[in-house]
Amino acid sequence: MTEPAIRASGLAKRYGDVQALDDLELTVEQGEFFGLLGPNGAGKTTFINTLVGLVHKDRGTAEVFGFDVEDDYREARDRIGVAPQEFNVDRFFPIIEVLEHKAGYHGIGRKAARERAEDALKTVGIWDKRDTRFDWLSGGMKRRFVLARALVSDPDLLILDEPTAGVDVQLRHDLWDIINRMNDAGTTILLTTHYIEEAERLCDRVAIMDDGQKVEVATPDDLMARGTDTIVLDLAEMPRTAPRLDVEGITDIELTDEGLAVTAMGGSQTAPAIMRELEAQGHTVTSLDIRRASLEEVFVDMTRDDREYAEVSA
Ligand SMILES: Nc1ncnc2c1ncn2[C@@H]1O[C@H](COP(=O)(O)OP(=O)(O)OP(=O)(O)O)[C@@H](O)[C@H]1O
Repeated sequence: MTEPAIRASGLAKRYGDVQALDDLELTVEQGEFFGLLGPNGAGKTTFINTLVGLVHKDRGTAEVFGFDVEDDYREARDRIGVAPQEFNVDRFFPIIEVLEHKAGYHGIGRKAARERAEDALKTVGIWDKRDTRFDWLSGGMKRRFVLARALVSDPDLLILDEPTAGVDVQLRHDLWDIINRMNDAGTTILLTTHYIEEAERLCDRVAIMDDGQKVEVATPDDLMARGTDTIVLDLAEMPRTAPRLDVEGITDIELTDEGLAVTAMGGSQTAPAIMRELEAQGHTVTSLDIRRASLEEVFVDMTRDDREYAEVSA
């Protein structure tokens, strides 16, 4: 049986009053492109830092390809490439040397390390900057470099903590391309992002985290299917008031400037029944448009912040 790329069980970490990880259970299979979503402070970075040995858990277990991240630190750590949210790069050496050192740290010999460093810089498109220091790179190039550093050890698990925060559209697409190619070649990807659309587009499955716990794990499509869709219908003659429709799953019916707007769970399944019911009532439907709930809407619903309310009422 193949070990999962990541297995966390009962994982807990507390900082003073804050339970950053609260008995987290999470499994990421080998080869997956896995998204980790959650509002600020949900515990995503703490989880990542636990996997790479920067944070010591209080309780529970975390394994990477079957290696315990603390007991088998070396084996686990050598399999992970991480592009962290905060840049923590050696600023005194040309970037190609920084990459060579990094490869060396993971036990790769001098000659191979040089080749890896060259390949990584070419992959992310900053080969011509190889002799430059990190501080002298532009913001976008810094992002590219941090990805190169994550790639240089040829990791089986690539962890990306908000890799596209604040980058322009062109770079975002370049980064997606590179990451997708890595994933196609078999690398497992763990991605955190606040761009929900990015997760929807790239990830096989996403976990939604809140308050140090996993709220849900599913494919983006499955999650979106749980949201309410809006079906906008144009009728040959608009009635003065919204008709009553006896169809299961409908949560609201409204007359709007655009037409009759019906909100319903699973819009594409409900739409035919809505049309039949309207026709049975003597209406003629001239057009129909289904607007699916976005992953973003579902995400906001699942992580709606009731903590503010608790603080106010306390
Ligand atoms: N070193 C630390 N000392 C004290 N508290 C910490 C520390 N690191 C994280 N925390 C707290 O733990 C909680 C989880 O933080 P974490 O950075 O893991 O969240 P996150 O999901 O990555 O958030 P973001 O989306 O903002 O990056 C937060 O309340 C944070 O303030």
